[in-house]
Amino acid sequence: MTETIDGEAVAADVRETVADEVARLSDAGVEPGLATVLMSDDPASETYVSMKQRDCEEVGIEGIHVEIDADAPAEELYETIDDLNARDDVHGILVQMPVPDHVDKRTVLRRIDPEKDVDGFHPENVGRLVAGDARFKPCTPHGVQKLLDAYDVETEGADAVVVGRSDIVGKPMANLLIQKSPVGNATTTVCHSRTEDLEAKLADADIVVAAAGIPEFVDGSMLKAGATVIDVGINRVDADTEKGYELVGDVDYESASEVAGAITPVPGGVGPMTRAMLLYNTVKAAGIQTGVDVNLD
Ligand SMILES: Nc1nc(=O)c2c([nH]1)NC[C@@H]1CN(c3ccc(C(=O)N[C@@H](CCC(=O)O)C(=O)O)cc3)C=[N+]21
Repeated sequence: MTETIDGEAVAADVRETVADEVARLSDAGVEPGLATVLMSDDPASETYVSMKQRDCEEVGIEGIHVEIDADAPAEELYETIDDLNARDDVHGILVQMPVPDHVDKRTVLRRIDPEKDVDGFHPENVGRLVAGDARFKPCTPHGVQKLLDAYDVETEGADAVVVGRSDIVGKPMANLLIQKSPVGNATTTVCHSRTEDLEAKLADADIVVAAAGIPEFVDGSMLKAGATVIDVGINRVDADTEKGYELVGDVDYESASEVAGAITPVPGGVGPMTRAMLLYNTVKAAGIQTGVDVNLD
């Protein structure tokens, strides 16, 4: 029988842990704050940012939201980051991606104080992760690790295939899976658009992390029986629904769930975990910046 990996439930557990640590910080006179910066008219981006703000409220993190016109000069975003870097009540800063084309993404990522970089995208934090000394693990791969751990999926010695090589998911995911640490020690293959024989790689995979950004790219016929399938894709495809779209993963859930041992749904899988790990990183950031001990691994 295929087990459904319940991201909502595991995310709720993470939020509970985070709320406990928020209380500990509060006892020490610290109220953790997360700033979200949105420079986009994209409705999906607006939805995600408002979800993040709601999450903050639930666990007692102060949410600070800044909106910048999508056609404002790039300098406006850079200066907003400088202001947030300087604020004592802001411990985490998230600039919602993607930013408009006239904004230099690399400048944005470098401009955020690395101690406030709760996405873990600043080169200093990327370097630390690769060196095995992570400060902030990027939220999505970290959330995937938590899911694997919560469902007792053995990664040590397992053959893992990560489909996708993005800076925000594929690369850090592969890095975490190969590390000599819990939920690591997997033999990890990273596949991408130039991979010659994806089918052959997937056929041997005990763990598949699908993060290609292509709707229903992986289907059941490609999977090894009993594989653990983690679907990172959140694709909005036009559909005859109330909202005019439906959410589809990078995995064809119907066929995959007939073959997989365990699988994450979309929605309700990796997405809620990404948001929960953002709260986790924010509390961790507040601890680092104030010297107050927080009890997070
Ligand atoms: N600086 C930055 N950091 C990010 O972490 C970041 C970003 N930019 N840009 C966009 C992506 C996307 N992302 C999502 C997180 C959670 C859900 C999520 O919770 N999804 C729900 C459903 C949401 C819905 O109903 O639309 C689910 O899968 O169950 C979705 C998308 C974070 N991102």
